[in-house]
Amino acid sequence: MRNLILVGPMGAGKSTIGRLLAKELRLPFKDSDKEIEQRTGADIPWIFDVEGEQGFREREQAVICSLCDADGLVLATGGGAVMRPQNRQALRAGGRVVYLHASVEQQIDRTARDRNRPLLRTANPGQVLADLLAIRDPLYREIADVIIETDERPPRMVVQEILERLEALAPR
Ligand SMILES: Nc1ncnc2c1ncn2[C@@H]1O[C@H](COP(=O)(O)OP(=O)(O)OP(=O)(O)O)[C@@H](O)[C@H]1O
Ligand SMILES: O=C(O)C1=C[C@@H](O)[C@@H](O)[C@H](O)C1
Ligand SMILES: [Mg+2]
Repeated sequence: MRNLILVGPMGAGKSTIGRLLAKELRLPFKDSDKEIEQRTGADIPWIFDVEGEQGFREREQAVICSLCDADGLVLATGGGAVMRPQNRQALRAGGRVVYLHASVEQQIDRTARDRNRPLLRTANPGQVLADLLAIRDPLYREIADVIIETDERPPRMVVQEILERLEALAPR
């Protein structure tokens, strides 16, 4: 195994589960959104406001490609990291890819209290989440080694299922 990479939509729990998984496996944890913020010296809403989504995606691609080059990381990605084919290629080559799935209803619940997601600063965030999932679900599936349902499951249970499913995989 190279890295263990979590993909999925906003509110699927990539950052939460990734941190727990890294602790369990005693591996370093990286979150591509946090890495973008650190390298930029600004938070994600600021990057969207000043540089636009395109500017953010450029930064995201640089970070995804460099983190996927590492070894032995647990990596939580941003929800839109699968949009660029170059990123999908880097993620696929970077290790085992786990798609954390969440229904739109659960995504709405889990993102409602947080103002840190610029794409959800709209009158109808539920519609945005539904539209994004329709576009991105096939892309998450395209690169996933395993798909894990997170609806109505506490983070600890999700972590256990990831570990079991990864153990059962044949080597690539
Ligand atoms: N399995 C779960 N059950 C209940 N709540 C969860 C679960 N996973 C995550 N959460 C909660 O949902 C919220 C969003 O989780 P998190 O930030 O980990 O999502 P994310 O996939 O990293 O989203 P983003 O793509 O925006 O970075 C957090 O408040 C977290 O505590
Ligand atoms: O789904 C998305 O496009 C995003 C998800 C977040 O993780 C951040 O990467 C950013 O808010 C954009
Ligand atoms: Mg996250």
